[in-house]
Parts: sequence; structure tokens; C-alpha cells
Amino acid sequence: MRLTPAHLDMATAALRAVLPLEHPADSMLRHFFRENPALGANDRAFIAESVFGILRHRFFLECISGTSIPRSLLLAYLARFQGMNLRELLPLVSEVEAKWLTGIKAVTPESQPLAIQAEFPEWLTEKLRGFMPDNEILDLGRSLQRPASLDLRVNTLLANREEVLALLNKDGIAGNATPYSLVGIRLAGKPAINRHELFLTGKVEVQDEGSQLLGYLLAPKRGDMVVDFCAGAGGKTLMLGALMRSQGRIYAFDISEKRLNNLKPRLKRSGLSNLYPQRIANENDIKVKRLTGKIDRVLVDAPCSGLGTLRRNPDLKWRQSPQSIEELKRKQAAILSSAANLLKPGGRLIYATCSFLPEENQEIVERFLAGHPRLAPLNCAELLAQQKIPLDTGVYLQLSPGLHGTDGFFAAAMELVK
Ligand SMILES: C[S@@+](CC[C@H](N)C(=O)[O-])C[C@H]1O[C@@H](n2cnc3c(N)ncnc32)[C@H](O)[C@@H]1O
Repeated sequence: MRLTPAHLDMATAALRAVLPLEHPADSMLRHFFRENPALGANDRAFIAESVFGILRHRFFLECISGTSIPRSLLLAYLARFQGMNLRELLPLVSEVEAKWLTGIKAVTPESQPLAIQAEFPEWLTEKLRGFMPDNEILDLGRSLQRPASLDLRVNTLLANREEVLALLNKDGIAGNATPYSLVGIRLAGKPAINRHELFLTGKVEVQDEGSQLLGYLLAPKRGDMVVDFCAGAGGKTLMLGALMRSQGRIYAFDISEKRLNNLKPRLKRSGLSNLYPQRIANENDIKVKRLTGKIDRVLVDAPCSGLGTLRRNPDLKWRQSPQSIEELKRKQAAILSSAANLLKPGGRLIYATCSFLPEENQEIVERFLAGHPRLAPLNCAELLAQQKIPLDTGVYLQLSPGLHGTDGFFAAAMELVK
């Protein structure tokens, strides 16, 4: 695509709309596109890529630019991360900008402090230093600066992976079976899969491979009674339904009506009939309480900082803070405790987050287990091996974008002893 002054102006305007970060960047960008309906597909792709690219590298860009002005951040991003040389940019910029760009081309990331190289705010870098050496913080930060892949889950109620791969291939969409999930496909690029027949007929859903592994940890059986306690828009619920071959019963709880509404069209496409979305007021709702002791498998995909998804949501690092994490920890502990009451003897609970902070993960689980001797920890590596998935990250499942190519999920498994 040949870059024009109009492209720069539109991307700058989009960035100006997104940068206050009062709302999630993806919803602000969707709003911007709705307000600017004349933009073509290529323009939108350029704008989205630039806005998210800048958010991924914002600390470094601000540092080398010495400013937070959207147009300067955009030019610095194009020069430093999109490989645009000065010759290409010169016709689009003023003389002053051209001179300034020459200067910033020379700065190396290695000369910057750790927090800037890793693209983490100071407060997060300090938290990480409490349990990680600097070189690992840097690796983690760098892995989260790379864009995430587009992963699909094959809905095994309606199709199988080989058949879907062949159909994608026929339509020129390159993809491969994911290394761990038995029903995952990792696409090579970012095709508009939501307009593809396979998506529209419910044969595939978009779902990160790491998220799919949580389904295999829970491993619900056909006739089971299952609760997805924090179901949201049902990313994981739909997989559980397919694993159960649409038999048994899944209650999809969430406090957000809006998110549960987003589940409805997905549910319709999926062909599942064993799923019951229910809005609850909080984790102590009567709809929860009446299931006490009746449930075979409970998934708690807890509200969390989401820091393990920074590849997809780079704005989260400014939308979270030490205070918001304290608040989340209180919620996580309360939800885990209520959710565990639902288990039948012998029932299994999976507590999961998409965070890499121990305080949201093992610390919540270990504190809970210490006060609940009837719940016994299960080994995640063994549970996955039972499903013929060779992935051993120890007792807990701990995924990282750098090592596993997935979002940074954490999961702990436990069982109510008989
Ligand atoms: C990590 S998201 C869930 C994502 C979802 N499982 C998926 O795969 O798409 C956490 C969810 O917890 C919900 N939530 C927050 N507090 C809750 C509570 N007390 N009880 C149940 N759900 C809650 C939020 O509305 C949010 O949808």
C-alpha cells in the first residue's frame, strides 16, 4: 500500500481517539471506524495495525520521541517498527519532522532501562522483579510485544480438524494444526475468518490455543452437570459443550448481561443445545446457591488483570494498576470459594486466569486450598497427558507467548475428595 498524507492524518486521528484509554482500545477503534464509514479495508488495516503497534511499543516510542503527540508517535513507529526509510517518509513530512526522524532512527532499544525495553510500566516491572530475574522480564516483555496469531477451534460437533484444514487450504487460507490442542488451527495470517462459510456455519470459532487447553483440563464427560462460572461471551463454554457432544447440562454464569448476550449468536451457530446462560448478581446469587453439591465440573475463568493477553490488548497495562489488581484478587478469592461449593464429591474445579502474576494465580489457589482441606490439588500435566496432550508445565498450567505461542494463561486443577 502506498502511504499518503490522508493515511497519516486518519491514523493520527484514530490514535488521538484511542490514546486517552478511558475505554478499551479495540472498542474505541471500532467506534472510530463506525464514525468514518468511508474508510476502505486497506485503510482500516493500516490504521488498526498502526494504533496497536504504537500501543505495543509506546514506552520506547515516547522515550525516543520525547513527546506523546499522536502524529509524532505514528511517524516514529513507521520509521522504527515498520521499516519505512526516510526517503519514503520525506514526501509526507515537514522539514522539521524529517530532521527529527533522522535523530530518532539512531537510538537503540538496548540503551534504554529495563521497563522501557520490556514495555512494562514501572509498577509492573517492580512486581515482576519480586519473582523473576531481569533477563526473563525482558524475554516476557518482548514476547508480549509481538502480535498474537489467529487461532481457531474446530467445533467437533459439526466438523473435524482435517476436514476444516482441507477446506481452508482450498480457499487459499494457510493454517496448521496447533501443537497442543487437539482441535486447534493456527492461521498463518489474519484473514477475515468471520466472513468465511466455516465460521458462519459454526464449524469453527476464534479461540486462542491456550484457552482451548483449559477445556481439556476440565474434560467434562457427556452426561455431566457443568458450571462455567465466569462464562462471559462463552469462549470456553462453547468448547465444553462440544466436548460433551451437546449432552448433559452446562450453566453459563456471568454478572454481565452484555457479555452473555454476545454468547447468543455464537451459541446459535454452534448447534449446541445443552447450554444455559444465566445472569447472576454476584457469586452468592441464589441461582448459584441452589446448585450446591450438584456439579461434576466447574470452570472459574476468573476476572483478572489480563496481562497475559498484552499481545492482543496492549492497552491493559495502562488500564490496570496495583489498586485494580488488589480489587481483582478479592474478587478472585470470593468467586473461587463460592464456585467450589458447587462441586459434588469427586467433582473437578479448574481455576484459571490470563495473568502471569503469582498473586492472581498460585497465591489465590494456595490460600484457598489451605483453608479447604477437602479440596485436593490435581496435576495439570497429568490431566493433559490423560487427554494425550504432551505439555508439562508442572502442577499448574502456565503458558507463555514466548514458549508456547499462546496467550499467558494460568490454570490450577483441584478435586473435592469423596
Ligand atoms: C476472563 S473473563 C471470562 C471470559 C470467558 N470465560 C471467555 O472465555 O470468553 C471474566 C468474566 O468474569 C465475569 N465476572 C466478574 N465478576 C463475576 C462474578 N462475581 N461472578 C461471575 N462472573 C463474574 C466478568 O463479567 C467476565 O465476563
